[in-house]
Amino acid sequence: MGLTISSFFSHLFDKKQMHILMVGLDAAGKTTTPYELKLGEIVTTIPTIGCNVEGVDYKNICFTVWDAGGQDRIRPLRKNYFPNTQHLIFVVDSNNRERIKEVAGELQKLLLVDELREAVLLLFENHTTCITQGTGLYERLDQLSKEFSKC
Ligand SMILES: Nc1nc2c(ncn2[C@@H]2O[C@H](COP(=O)(O)OP(=O)(O)OP(=O)(O)O)[C@@H](O)[C@H]2O)c(=O)[nH]1
Ligand SMILES: [Mg+2]
Repeated sequence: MGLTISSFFSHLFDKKQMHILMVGLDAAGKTTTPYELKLGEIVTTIPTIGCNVEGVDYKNICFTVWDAGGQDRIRPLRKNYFPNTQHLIFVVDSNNRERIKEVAGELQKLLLVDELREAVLLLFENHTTCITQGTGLYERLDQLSKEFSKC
């Protein structure tokens, strides 16, 4: 009984782990997001070559964010991260209407990936929930933690 109670409390207070793959076109604001969450400030980013990994703690969840480069020539590399991806964030620069068709095409490709058929997909509309003004970020994490609790 003692063990059961202690494991109940450790389950309650333990940090939960959540792995997220962040994808989208280049310059959508993917890399800016985890840095802003971690440091509370905007850092100057350079285009991601390959994939960055960042840990972000929020409430009782430890988010590990895999931030895949969105440039044309790098985009295909993201498939290496598809196996075991249960949470996917697709970041869109919704201010950039010229690329909206390209966005739709990329999203459609991802929806057809068999390895991702069970994954939860969240669409982050960036540059309206403007990262550079710090608005909308915590709402995003709350949304994610709600998704987490459903799994
Ligand atoms: N105005 C505005 N600019 C933003 C926002 N988010 C990112 N940016 C800017 O957009 C540019 C690109 O941001 P990144 O986060 O590097 O874009 P990315 O999606 O990681 O791009 P890749 O690494 O090439 O895939 C940077 O100059 C950011 O400062 C936002 O919410 N509002
Ligand atoms: Mg980047």
